[in-house]
Amino acid sequence: MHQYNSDSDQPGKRKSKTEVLVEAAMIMQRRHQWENTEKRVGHVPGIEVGDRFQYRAELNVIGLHRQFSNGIDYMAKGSSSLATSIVVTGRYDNAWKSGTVVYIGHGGRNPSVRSNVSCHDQKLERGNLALKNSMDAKSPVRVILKDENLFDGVDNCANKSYNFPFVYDGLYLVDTMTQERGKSGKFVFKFILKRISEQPQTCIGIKEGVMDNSRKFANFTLKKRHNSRSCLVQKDVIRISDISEGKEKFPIRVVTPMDCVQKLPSFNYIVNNIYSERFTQPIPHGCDCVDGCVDYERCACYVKNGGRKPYDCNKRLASLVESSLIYECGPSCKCTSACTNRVSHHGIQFQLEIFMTKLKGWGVRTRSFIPSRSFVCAYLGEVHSNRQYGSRPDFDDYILKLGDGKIFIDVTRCGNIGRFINHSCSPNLIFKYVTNGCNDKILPYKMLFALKDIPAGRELSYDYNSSKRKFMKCNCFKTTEKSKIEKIK
Ligand SMILES: C[S@@+](CC[C@H](N)C(=O)[O-])C[C@H]1O[C@@H](n2cnc3c(N)ncnc32)[C@H](O)[C@@H]1O
Repeated sequence: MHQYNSDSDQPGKRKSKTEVLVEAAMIMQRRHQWENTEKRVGHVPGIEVGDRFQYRAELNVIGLHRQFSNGIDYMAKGSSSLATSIVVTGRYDNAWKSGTVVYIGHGGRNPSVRSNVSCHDQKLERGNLALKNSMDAKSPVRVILKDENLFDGVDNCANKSYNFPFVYDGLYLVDTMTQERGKSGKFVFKFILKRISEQPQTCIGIKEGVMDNSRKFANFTLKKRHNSRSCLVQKDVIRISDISEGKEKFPIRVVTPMDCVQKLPSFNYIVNNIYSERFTQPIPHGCDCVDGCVDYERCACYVKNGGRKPYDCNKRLASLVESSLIYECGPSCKCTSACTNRVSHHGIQFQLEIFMTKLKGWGVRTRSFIPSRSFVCAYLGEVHSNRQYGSRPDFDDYILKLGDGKIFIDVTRCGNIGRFINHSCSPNLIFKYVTNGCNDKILPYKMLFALKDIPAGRELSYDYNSSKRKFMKCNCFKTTEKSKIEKIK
């Protein structure tokens, strides 16, 4: 920021750092050195998601958040208003976790008392009203996080001397607003904001990030000293635009850092298991429903599910714990594709990508938010009864047991995205066996579902424990008892 001229200092009165910075910013404004002077909704030109800043006043100078101390910035829109940005600090019960911000509205505090304690109810006016309007209008809000190590799930990539605590975390949508009693007993407005998917991850949100966020602003004489360099990672480069070659609903790209020369192992991308032997399968017997299986007590597939609906109306698992075997409606059923009991046999439903991890070889991460209990992908390969079938010496890691353990899925030669998903001692995916409109308990499909909400950019993982046979040194950084994986003999 601009060199501060101390001519105007009152003798004897020492200014706080914030006062000096605000004054410097005001001098820059008088000299027409502010950037992006017109308030706007959405991204601000010249500023990228992941850019970090040293001082709050800088946000004002560059037009990212045009308030020196208020957390909510907003602008007029017709006769109404819209929020443009918020700065989320760890104060006032604010919180950030996995792309979700909990933000306590402004007001209610006695400005003459420098404390967090509210002394009257917050009002639905100014910034609070603007945030509500943004929620109603589904208008995006810029979120700047203050990385104070207060947020749950923050990748603490910065060391203690980290000097650039403000991170532009991109655009969020206001999801809900509630009025609740704050700690002081007075009413506050609580806003929940969700990060819009398809945005680059910042090093706050992802351990193996994708952004190079070193930026310079021409008018800044106060240079960003990048002693934080360790947390910045190279921009990833797209190596393959779609490994499924159009077979999946969304292209699955392969990305690596610029200097990575590793090539993806060659294999055939499949969207259905390949049965290399003749397996005796029961004659398919689907349901006769013509009403979309609405009357589920009469639906033969629901009856097989013990009269329970395995999926809710959003086609997400009704329960993560119940039913390890799910009978879905399929080709032998009379219902249509709109039936809520047809979920996991249509390929991936979220944008996924293959990337090079630091210590586990290739891995899979999601490019969009995946709600808990959603279907993520199948684990497909060649199905056979002889586990010596594979040709690679390390094939154990690429062969999973199916059903009762007498049949195996080998993904060494043919497979889908499931073959690249790594183990974690704290996984975000869970396996379920799913049939496809038949009685077949022997040859179900292995399907992966989200065990929790998974933010965009997060690596996908499941627990290999029950499906592995050898000993593998685990690099998932969890120091639980399971930190080394015992494989089944
Ligand atoms: C099914 S593959 C997963 C994809 C694999 N990373 C690749 O590059 O093809 C299983 C192999 O990934 C590696 N792997 C998976 N999870 C791991 C973990 N938590 N720690 C270390 N290595 C892991 C091991 O080499 C294992 O043999």
